[in-house]
Amino acid sequence: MNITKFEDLPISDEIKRSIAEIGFEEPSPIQAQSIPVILSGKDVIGQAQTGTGKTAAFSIPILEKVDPNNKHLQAIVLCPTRELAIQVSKEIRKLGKFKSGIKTLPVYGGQPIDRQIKALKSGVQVVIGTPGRVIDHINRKTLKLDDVKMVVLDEADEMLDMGFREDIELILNQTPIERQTTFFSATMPKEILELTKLYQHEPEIIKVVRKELTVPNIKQFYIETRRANKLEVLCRLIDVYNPKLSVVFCNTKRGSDELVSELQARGYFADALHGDLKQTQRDIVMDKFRQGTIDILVATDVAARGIDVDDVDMVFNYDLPQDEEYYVHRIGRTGRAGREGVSFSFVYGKEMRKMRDIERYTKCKLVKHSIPTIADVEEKKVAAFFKQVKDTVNESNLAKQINWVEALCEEQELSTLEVAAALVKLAMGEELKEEIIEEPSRKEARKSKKAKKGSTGAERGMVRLFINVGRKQRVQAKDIVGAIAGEAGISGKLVGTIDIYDKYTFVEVPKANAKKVLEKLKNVKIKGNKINIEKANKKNK
Ligand SMILES: Nc1ncnc2c1ncn2[C@@H]1O[C@H](COP(=O)(O)OP(=O)(O)OP(=O)(O)O)[C@@H](O)[C@H]1O
Ligand SMILES: [Mg+2]
Repeated sequence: MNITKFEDLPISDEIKRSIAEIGFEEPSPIQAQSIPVILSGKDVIGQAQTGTGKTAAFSIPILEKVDPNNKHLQAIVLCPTRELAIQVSKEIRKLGKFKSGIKTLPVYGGQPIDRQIKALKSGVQVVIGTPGRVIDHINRKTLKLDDVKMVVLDEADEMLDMGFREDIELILNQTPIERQTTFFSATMPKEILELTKLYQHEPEIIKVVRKELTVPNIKQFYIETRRANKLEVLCRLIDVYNPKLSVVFCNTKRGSDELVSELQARGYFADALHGDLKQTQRDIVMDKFRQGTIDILVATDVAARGIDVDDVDMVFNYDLPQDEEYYVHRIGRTGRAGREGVSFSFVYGKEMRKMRDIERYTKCKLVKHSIPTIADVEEKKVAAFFKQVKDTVNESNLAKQINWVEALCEEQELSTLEVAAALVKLAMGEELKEEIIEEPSRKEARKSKKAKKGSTGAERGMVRLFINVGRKQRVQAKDIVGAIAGEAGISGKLVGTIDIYDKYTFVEVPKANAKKVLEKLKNVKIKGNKINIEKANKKNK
């Protein structure tokens, strides 16, 4: 049977009432398919595209299964980021509005633990948290897991990835063995699916993705532009398309801070979200973005997964993401719940290859988009300004101003057209910059590669090692280089950091002793913790 109505789902009247109040008309496919299965008690792996309602798909069964008369913790939802924990917790509260006696609480790092402990003591049945803080509470015995019957891993593939795995294992191992475990994400790489067997009992795989991993209502474009021109290109796109809200993804925290400064200097309402900000600051930025006080959110991948903000109609990959999965999640911040969205990815030279990998992974083609010309931008700006002029003419009394203009024309022997043109110039500011953006040609790219011959790592006889330092460690580049030099007796030259949750970094070492170095590096510990190092390959490069 193909369920298309909430009425047909085995859910309580209280939930139906809240769904009606929220305004969901019919269940999304992932909801229609997974709610009955989860309610039946089975473990589930749910994969559905971004923005298709996975949150309610696991939240409704949680609310139905929690016993309001038992004041102990009964369900845990684990999320990779604090913002997501807050958001999921809000959604569960909304859905549970008419279910009396069920208390939920988000617990995440960066928020005073005392406040959380106090709230937990009052009897919370559903906790939505980031793994680190959940473990913290388990260790303090402020979270007791004896009555836990459901554990949900939202963004499961991310949670089971190296950086989070130990934490997740620790939590799962402490919950009752007969618990029900459900995993949700828009992406489920094969390696992860194998891992799920360790934590689930005969899971039912519910996969509602179509051929493509991304939703069809996101128009995906790429723009070839060299690094130096990215800022100008971004501004032009924003000026021409005028998105209501947009998210711009950068690969580094520093990069996002720098971009925010540049955008603010140009008069845009932009702010940054990344892992180096204090939690209060992160909360302020998210609130401002949700309210539209800022309309451009410049973020690292901390905002890539799960975040649901209405009216995000554009996503920019200012830097192309390192992982193909992240591309799917990043662009998925737009085009949610059936809305339209557009994404632009900036690529240049060698990155074209990475883009092709993304296309292969998502089974989607990115369409080339040209850089808007100054004329395009001017046309938009002039049209917007003239609309304001027209509205003013129609809506206000201009008698006094007409007299002034008449007098001016007479005294100075000017035509009204000349006066009007001068006023337009004054009002719109100086003419727009004449900076010329050249599109990089392939020939040019080849030429520059030739000129640089001998300067790439490979040509200097170096190889790159990929280091996964684990999410929890606040590791700086110098710690890694120090530890490597100490252990392996080589001078590791750090070639760059990519800070997806501070997890990944690369180090370049001489090819001749790469094998030996890799062997030795198995013993390396940073701040007492083991790290994972391997030769960079296509996936992690
Ligand atoms: N049945 C429904 N009808 C209409 N809108 C819905 C329905 N279910 C959920 N939504 C809305 O769709 C939006 C996206 O939902 P949600 O955040 O759960 O997506 P998701 O599948 O978890 O996406 P992601 O992979 O990005 O985490 C939310 O704003 C949510 O309120
Ligand atoms: Mg989600």
